Amino acid sequence: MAASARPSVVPQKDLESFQEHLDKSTRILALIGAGLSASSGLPTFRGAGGLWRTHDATQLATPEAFGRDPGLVWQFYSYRRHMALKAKPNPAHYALAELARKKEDFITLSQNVDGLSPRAKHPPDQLKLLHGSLFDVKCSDFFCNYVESNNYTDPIVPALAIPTDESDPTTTSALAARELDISDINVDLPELTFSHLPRCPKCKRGLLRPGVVWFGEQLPAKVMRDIEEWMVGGDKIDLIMVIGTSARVYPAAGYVDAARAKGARVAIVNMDKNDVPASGLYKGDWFFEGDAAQIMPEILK
Ligand SMILES: CC(C)NC(=O)[C@H](Cc1c[nH]c2ccccc12)NC(=O)[C@H](CCCC/N=C(/NCCC(=O)O)S[C@H]1O[C@H](COP(=O)(O)OP(=O)(O)OC[C@H]2O[C@@H](n3cnc4c(N)ncnc43)[C@H](O)[C@@H]2O)[C@@H](O)[C@H]1O)NC(=O)OCc1ccccc1
Repeated sequence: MAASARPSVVPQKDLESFQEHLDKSTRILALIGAGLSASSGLPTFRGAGGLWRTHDATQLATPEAFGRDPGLVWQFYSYRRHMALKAKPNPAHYALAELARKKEDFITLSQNVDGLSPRAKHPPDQLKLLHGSLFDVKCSDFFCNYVESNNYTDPIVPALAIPTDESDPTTTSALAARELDISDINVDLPELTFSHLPRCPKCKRGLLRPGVVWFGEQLPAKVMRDIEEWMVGGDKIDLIMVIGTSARVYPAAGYVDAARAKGARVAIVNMDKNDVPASGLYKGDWFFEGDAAQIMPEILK
């Protein structure tokens, strides 16, 4: 059904007042979360109760978990790399990239590590990856500063290959064998030891780890500096869009209040009205309830 014929997913009145404000806005922020990539088929953090197999995803995303069981943590991240590589950016990713080309003083603060905004050709200097990327790796050894960007090797080492269902009689060849969903607890995961895991090519000592920001770790200093310069770079901020995020992780969630303190009006786009803290902080000027992949192209039209 042609876009124009598709029934509007947002109340007309809200759409008009929002677009009127957007048109006259110059300094704009967007804070995006996992909900933006949900329509691309990627599970959110809080989806499935926030669990990966039996593990709390936020617990796996810690240096402690990697210290305890690097094999399990690498299976978690290799699975997410695999899923993200299979996924495609959706219309919300493209709509934000388009707005960035139209409004030079618009920056997007992304909590997502899935690489979909970059793949939607979002202008890189207007996209701040707060929590790193699944496709960057770095040495986990404290004394080694090895970092490698854009490593799309999948699996990154053979031992992390997604197991397939050889026993499925319908499979004609190994190639066609159905991939097993290792986020499902009923699928056995091989025990991996140090020797199975990616080693740092520089110090040859440390294990490589995903180039993401784990809980308890500082956000990338350059990214924080760039954002700070942008925030103080103008006397006011006109608008912040809070898209597909539960806004519970800091310092990322703190940018909504910071923007509001600089006069920004707040537009929230979320599938679930009750999942964004209803505190005054987030009492949005606009709340567009639904799928970001449908709403963003419409409200940014
Ligand atoms: C849990 C929380 C309370 N804890 C924190 O915030 C902690 C601690 C903390 C710091 N300051 C605080 C202040 C108060 C309280 C706690 C703290 N913060 C940290 O540890 C940060 C680091 C935080 C970053 C952690 N890394 C991630 N990701 C990378 C890894 C990885 O991805 O594996 S966070 C990760 O979780 C968060 C998940 O949130 P969302 O993306 O919003 O996803 P969620 O599933 O929750 O929600 C999805 C939403 O979408 C909606 N939705 C679903 N489908 C759709 C749809 N189709 N359309 C629209 N919407 C949709 C849903 O309704 C829902 O609302 C994201 O930020 C994501 O990046 N580091 C640090 O503070 O360092 C300090 C420091 C200082 C000095 C020296 C050393 C250290």
